[in-house]
Amino acid sequence: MTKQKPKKLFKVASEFNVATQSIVDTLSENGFDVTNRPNSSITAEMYEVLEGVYGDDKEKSIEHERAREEYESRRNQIMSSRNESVTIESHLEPMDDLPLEPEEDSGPEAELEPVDDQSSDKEKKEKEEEKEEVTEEPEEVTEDKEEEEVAAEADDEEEVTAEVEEKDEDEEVAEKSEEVEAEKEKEPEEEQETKIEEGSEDQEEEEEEDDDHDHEDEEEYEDEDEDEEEEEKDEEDGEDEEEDEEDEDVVRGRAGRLSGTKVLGKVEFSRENRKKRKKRKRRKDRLDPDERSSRKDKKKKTKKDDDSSAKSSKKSKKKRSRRSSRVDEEDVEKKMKETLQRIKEGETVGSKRQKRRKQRREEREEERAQQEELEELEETTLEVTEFITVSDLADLMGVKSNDVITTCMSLGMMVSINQRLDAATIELVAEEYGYDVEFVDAEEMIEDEIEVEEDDPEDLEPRSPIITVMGHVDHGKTSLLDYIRKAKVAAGEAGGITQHVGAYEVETDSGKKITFLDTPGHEAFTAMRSRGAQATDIVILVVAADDAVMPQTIEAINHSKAAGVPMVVAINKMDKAGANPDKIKSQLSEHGVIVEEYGGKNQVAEVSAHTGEGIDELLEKVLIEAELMELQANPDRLAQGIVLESRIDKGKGTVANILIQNGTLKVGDPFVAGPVFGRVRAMENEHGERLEAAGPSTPIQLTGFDDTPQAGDRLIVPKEEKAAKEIANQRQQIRREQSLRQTKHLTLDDLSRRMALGEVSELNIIIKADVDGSIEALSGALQKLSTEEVSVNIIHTGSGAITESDVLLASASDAIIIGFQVRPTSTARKLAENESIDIRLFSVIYDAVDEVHDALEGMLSPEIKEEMKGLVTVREIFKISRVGTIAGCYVNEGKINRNNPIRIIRDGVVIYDGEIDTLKRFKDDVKEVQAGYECGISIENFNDIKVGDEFESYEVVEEKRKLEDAR
Ligand SMILES: Nc1nc2c(ncn2[C@@H]2O[C@H](COP(=O)(O)OP(=O)(O)OP(=O)(O)O)[C@@H](O)[C@H]2O)c(=O)[nH]1
Repeated sequence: MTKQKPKKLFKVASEFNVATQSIVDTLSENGFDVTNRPNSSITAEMYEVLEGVYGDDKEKSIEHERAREEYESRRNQIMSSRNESVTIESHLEPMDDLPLEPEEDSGPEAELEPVDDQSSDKEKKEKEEEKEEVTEEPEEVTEDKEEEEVAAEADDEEEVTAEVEEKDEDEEVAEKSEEVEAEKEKEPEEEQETKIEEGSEDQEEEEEEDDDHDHEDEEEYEDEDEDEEEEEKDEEDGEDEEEDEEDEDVVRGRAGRLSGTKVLGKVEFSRENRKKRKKRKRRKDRLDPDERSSRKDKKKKTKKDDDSSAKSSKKSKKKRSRRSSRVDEEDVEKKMKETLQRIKEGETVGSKRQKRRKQRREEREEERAQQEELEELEETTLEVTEFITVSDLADLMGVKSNDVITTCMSLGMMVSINQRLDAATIELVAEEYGYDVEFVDAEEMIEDEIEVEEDDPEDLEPRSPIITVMGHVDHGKTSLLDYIRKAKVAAGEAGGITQHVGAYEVETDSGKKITFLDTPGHEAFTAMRSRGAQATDIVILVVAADDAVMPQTIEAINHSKAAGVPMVVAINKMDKAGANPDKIKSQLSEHGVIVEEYGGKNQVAEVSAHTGEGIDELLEKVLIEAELMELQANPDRLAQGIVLESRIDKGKGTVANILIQNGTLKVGDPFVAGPVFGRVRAMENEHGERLEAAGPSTPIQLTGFDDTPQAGDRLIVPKEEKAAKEIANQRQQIRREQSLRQTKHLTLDDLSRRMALGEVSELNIIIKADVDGSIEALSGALQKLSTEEVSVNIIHTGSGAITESDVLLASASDAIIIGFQVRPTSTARKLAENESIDIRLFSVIYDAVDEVHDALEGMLSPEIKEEMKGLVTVREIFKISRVGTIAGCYVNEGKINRNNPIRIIRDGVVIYDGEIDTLKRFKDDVKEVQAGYECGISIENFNDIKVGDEFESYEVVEEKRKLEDAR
């Protein structure tokens, strides 16, 4: 230390992780006078003193730093490895080529043995096999030898057996004593644990299976004839076991494993697996708590000792759990054949008996191994939703929240009890406790709770199609709906339509019914879809014959394509002089809507909403399309529907317009609509008539809600009212949880994370650009980026500003919006903020391509972000000679700073990107101007400013992408 050069105060402070003032104080207490300046010198003597005082802190700080670094690197590792490891499917892949891990086959004793990294797999296997044979199945070696001997000298079977048995007994004793020696050499603690384990294991065997193999086999050596009896006994025991299982199964059924939202179990098990799961639980129940915890400890120990071996053992566990059903069937068949053979031959000879014994033992072993594997697998796998809180995670692992907090701290993270953890952290913490994690989707879990029975095809009846009318502004959507309503409803129904129920039914001349949703336009259609609901079966695309395919026509096409809903084209205004349906048809084909006469599959009708010409034909075509779709429903089941609209009525309480999609809703039925519980008080149709029951495709006005549901919420009638209430509660909880998750939709930043979670396999992109040329270039380049995991899917393109409709489509299709040289309108920007839609704006095509490419590869870091700082509108122009053009502006949003770069936007399209030359308030040059004030701006090297232009002031910030960003 004394040889050291003087150090700077600030460096020493950071080294010891204390404030500079503390250093100064400590030094002055020890007779050194140092001023509190960062560059003050700290001599070697002073340093020595400090080391005496803060040495411990320094070590702690280094340790902490090391822990933090380790944590970071492990997190990164997890993130990079998760692409392959997360999906449930990947766990279930058959892996027959993998050797079985000896750890799996060995008894609990073997688990105690920490896996030796150094020793080869073979050695490990041998060691563990040896151990198992001696401690659990003492005559296992004997059996193998017997088999060899017997095969070699099949003629003298009885003699050979006697000899072998004698020999084996000797061997057994020898091996046992060897084992005892080995045990003695072990750590006393471990030895003790082993004994406890052995004891409890034996006890368990005896209790549960009476004369089970270990015990039984010893007797077999004494008197072979007892075999027969034992076999009978075994069979009886087997029966008892089955009975036990059945009894316990009933109890478990009541236990309701998925109650509450915290335990998020949702792995699909086949029936076969379910049975095994029950069996496994039974075993688990049998273990006393101490043993269970000691097992857990052991697992933890093994896991920590050798991570990679744990991983491969996990794989083989999975392999075996899959294989087990096959093995069962094969074994049963094999055994049956052999039993028949035995009966035929009336066998008494020792070799056969031995074989039989061996098989029986093997069978038990196999079963036991399966049970243990499944038990372990279940015990060590947590099924969680992402972003669960620290306390929830602790509950799931059966540890104290404080322990989890401490673990997080040791990993270099400070967390609070209610903090929500991201996927990587959950995995890390769980790993510390010896658990694997499977992420499940909260919504999926809820769907699982509602048992929606599959309809028997025999019960299905045709239902009427549900139609939405879409098209460009003024092409005649409303007129068409009005005409249909008047002509087809008013005429048929006394009183016509008296109230708005969100939809209405019409009857065609052929006597068939069609249900029209009475809000035309793709906004309503997509808004509904963005809430996860799809009410429409077929879209009628209205295009005015005297006009052309317009931007909203294209949007409507893209929206229905994105939803996978077929379109029937109505070429409207055929009564008009300039009607040119052929032009429309050919323009439509350019956008992928190819009418039948052009060899496509879209039906087309030429109509006039004024004269009614062609409307019957249109409705018939809709019905043909519906027939092709084979729309069916089962009226004899509990109802399912969708909320079209809801409102609060002073007299009636909450009133909602519902479209029944399947089953029949009856007065008095309990139901759940989204997170709202209710009971059908009254139902009315569009004619104001009271209904006692409403079948498929019927629109109704419904009262009887506890609260107000949202449009797009699904209405379901469960079997029991209690279930409806529970589901409503759970959904409320889930909604709350989801509202806490800030990212509702996909963003480029969290793409790789969501890919890993299996949530994304398609990256939907909407492209808006200044000109068609850029759209083509950009969409071509982006489409080429598709990878094995994620295909890039361009769902909509268009020129001009990013509109609300684009944001709605993005929301409905979980898409991101890429804007090239365009900007969102202010309403679109706000909607995007509310809906958490990722809008990325670019000025260079390659930047856009690079960013999407990096996102797909999970390498989005560091991130260079543009932050919009202010928006101003040009109100007046002043041309001043020699100075140039000065724009008289009004700051609409944020503030405008002279030093920030600026973009000029005209009609939603960026026309110039540059710097501010002067920024003035009245005559004074100012640095910045706040929203709500006027100012004068001139732009460097740009004079073509026009009234109505917008200036966008922005700042480029570089952000290091953190895992926490994944939110
Ligand atoms: N001649 C003629 N005019 C029509 C026909 N259909 C609609 N129109 C006229 O076209 C104009 C626009 O019709 P709307 O039904 O309001 O069009 P829309 O598509 O619903 O328009 P938005 O609700 O604004 O999106 C109205 O003046 C209608 O009278 C038609 O078949 N023939």
